[in-house]
Amino acid sequence: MSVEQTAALAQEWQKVLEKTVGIIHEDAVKKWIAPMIPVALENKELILAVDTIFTKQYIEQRYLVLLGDAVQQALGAGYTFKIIVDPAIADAQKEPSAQKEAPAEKTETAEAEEESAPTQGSLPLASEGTHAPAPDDATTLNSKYTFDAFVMGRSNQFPYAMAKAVADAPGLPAHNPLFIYGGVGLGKTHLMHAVGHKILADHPEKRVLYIASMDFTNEFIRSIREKSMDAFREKYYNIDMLLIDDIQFFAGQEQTQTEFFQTFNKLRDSGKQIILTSDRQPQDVKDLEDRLISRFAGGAVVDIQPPEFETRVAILQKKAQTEQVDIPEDVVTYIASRVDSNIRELEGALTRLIKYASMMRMPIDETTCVAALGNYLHGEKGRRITMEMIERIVCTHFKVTSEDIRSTKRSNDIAYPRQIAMFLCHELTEVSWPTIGGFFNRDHSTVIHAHKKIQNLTESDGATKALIESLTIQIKGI
Ligand SMILES: Nc1ncnc2c1ncn2[C@@H]1O[C@H](COP(=O)(O)OP(=O)(O)OP(=O)(O)O)[C@@H](O)[C@H]1O
Repeated sequence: MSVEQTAALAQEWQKVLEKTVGIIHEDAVKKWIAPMIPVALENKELILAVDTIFTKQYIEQRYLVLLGDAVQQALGAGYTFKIIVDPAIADAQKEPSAQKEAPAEKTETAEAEEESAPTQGSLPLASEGTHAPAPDDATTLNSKYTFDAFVMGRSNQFPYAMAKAVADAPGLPAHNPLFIYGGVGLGKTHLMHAVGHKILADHPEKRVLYIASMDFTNEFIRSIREKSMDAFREKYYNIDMLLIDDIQFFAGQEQTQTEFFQTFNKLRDSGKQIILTSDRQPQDVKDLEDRLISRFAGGAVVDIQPPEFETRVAILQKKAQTEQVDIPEDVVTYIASRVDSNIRELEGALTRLIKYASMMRMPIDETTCVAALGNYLHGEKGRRITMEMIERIVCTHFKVTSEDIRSTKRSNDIAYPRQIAMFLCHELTEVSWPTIGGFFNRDHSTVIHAHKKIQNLTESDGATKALIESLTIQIKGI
């Protein structure tokens, strides 16, 4: 790729990153999204490289829809992205400062750790936020994740009650550890932070530490490398409550598991509360030592289910209240009935609607909702816009027939609707130029020409721009 192409690609990627604001939490963007390296933009597909399969899976599991949304907002309808694993590219393009952090010389232990878990060997180093907390230091907790902000419903009633019980009486053997498991984006992290906040509110002198399991692993590896295991152990053995997130990522990390086993025993034996989260129950976590499984299952194990409709509505209302925005009931219902399995995405949909309405100066109603969330919701539901749908809406608008549009007629009253339909097919579907051409009985160069013409018109002619917007809303709302 030429220098100019690389710069252009970087610019496109920057646009996408800017669009993530308000859609994906900024910490997650910093840690997971921004470090990806854009390597190509081909056929409306942005290719992003990461260094490990683990990173790819993590991002795809959590941010597939939200990042897809940002890509479309930044680059246009129909754009998608794909993550590839290419350590060479990812390493070569890392910032010099990041490279300095990489181990100059690995100890045998660290090497063994990395070999035993190749997918996690080169994780980003533990973030600065994971330092040992001072007694009054709550910086490792997200200030928004409190019990007050948590909406309780049938799906999360039991984990909520258990979390409250732990917050009221930490360290009781019956709920130590508290193990919360469930699908992506259902509030596991939120609940564990809520316990931490409550403990700190009641006992400001307590040391509460939240850490993601992969950060624990990285910190452990770094301590071996820097021969600072004593400091590492002193930090973990002297806390009052350990909140450790996503422990499924300990899978296969033999030495980390051994170290964590010791930490776990030390804390639990001295009555210090431990809360763990995972995407599955202890016995289903792959490549986890039996002794850890039995320790993890030795307290209270609770699962958190996807929220039912009423809870989704209540979460949206609460979020709207926090943002101080009035959202009509039918709009809340519209979103809640379409995003049903992931609260992170539910919140993302609402944020996007609010941003869109404010940017376009439109009221927050169902029409705006369809325009703002059309693709997003279709993506969630797997519904696809087809060329037939587009043709039907365009024909209805111009009062022409499908036969007219596909015919050889070249008069403007037919050619213009045809060009509009071709433009929309390219913008709103994944279909290639030749296939669009075939649908309208034209070759691909005619479609490219039509697309360019309408594109230019949307920039110079307000009526065409308005028409495209209105047809897009109708098509997405089908
Ligand atoms: N019951 C709830 N009430 C209000 N907000 C919630 C609730 N459940 C989840 N959320 C919000 O949804 C988002 C995702 O929640 P969280 O990060 O806790 O999920 P998770 O289960 O830990 O996901 P992951 O598996 O990806 O780590 C957060 O912004 C959180 O505040």
